[in-house]
Amino acid sequence: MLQTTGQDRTRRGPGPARQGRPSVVVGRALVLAVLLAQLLDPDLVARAAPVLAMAGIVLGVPHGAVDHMVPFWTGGQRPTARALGGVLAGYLATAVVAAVALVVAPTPTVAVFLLVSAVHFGRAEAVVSASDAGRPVPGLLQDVPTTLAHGLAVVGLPLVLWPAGSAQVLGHLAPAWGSPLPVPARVAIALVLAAAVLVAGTGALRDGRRAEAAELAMVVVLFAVVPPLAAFGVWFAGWHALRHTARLLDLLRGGPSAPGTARAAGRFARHAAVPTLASLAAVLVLAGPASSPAAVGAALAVVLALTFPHVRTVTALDRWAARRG
Ligand SMILES: CC1=C(/C=C/C(C)=C/C=C/C(C)=C/C=O)C(C)(C)CCC1
Ligand SMILES: [Fe+2]
Repeated sequence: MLQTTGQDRTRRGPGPARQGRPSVVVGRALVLAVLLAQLLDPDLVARAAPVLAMAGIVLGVPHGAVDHMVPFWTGGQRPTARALGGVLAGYLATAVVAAVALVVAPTPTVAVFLLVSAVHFGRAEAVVSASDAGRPVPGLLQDVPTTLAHGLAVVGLPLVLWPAGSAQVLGHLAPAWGSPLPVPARVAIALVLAAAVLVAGTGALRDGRRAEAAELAMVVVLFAVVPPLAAFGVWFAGWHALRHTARLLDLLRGGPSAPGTARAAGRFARHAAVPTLASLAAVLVLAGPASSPAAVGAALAVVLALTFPHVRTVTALDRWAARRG
């Protein structure tokens, strides 16, 4: 019952546009809504930022909560207790190494976390856009401008344009990150981001991928004008997590136009339930029920530990999808 090896969206040719996909529509609508709120009542958005960040983290966690099943869904191997135990042990070991690294060497660990996150977020956009449009899934070194543009917009813009607010949160992970980045580093990030946005945006427009160019513009504007915790909360749950979940549901039901969404969602929820609860319990223990920048920092420590095995899983999924594409 668990060994679906469904065909990924990579398999179909230029098929139904992604425009109507709920995961895409909801993400765009949420980003536009928070941009509108920022325009109408910036104080409200600023006050709501820690709550939005906590809500975003809580709602975004389940997108990685079936990571332990992904190797079986792509590999066709039956998830026997032994095989599942092996995958889980590898996953947890990676998370524990990351958590220990955070305690032992917080400054470089946060730097690596930010870099890995930028690549993960950017790659997710490059991969999902390509497969939604029926293009082959790009390899790790392909469509680099799109990866850089999206990844640096999400992770870099807060550091560049919102240095104090970002430092306030990241300082809870590593004291050295509690001071804003030095100006030369901020300028360097801004220049790379600007070049990547220019190349990725004009490339998309030249190829007639207007929606992708517009989405990039939306993400850049979101992280440029909305306080980082609010922007990140909305984007993480409403954009990144939703799109990844939609991709996994396609995988489970054997393609984007295959029937059985409800059944696939049920299976997803069944497999995600225990890991989600365990992660959220860890967030609650570390962060407490409050929604302050300190609580967000504590919740981020859990996210950091889980990010490394999550990224390993998604990288393997991308490689599998690229081979099939
Ligand atoms: C830079 C920066 C942030 C970065 C958060 C990151 C990088 C989260 C990564 C999560 C991942 C990779 C989840 C898995 O899918 C904050 C704290 C939001 C706001 C302050 C500045
Ligand atoms: Fe992710």
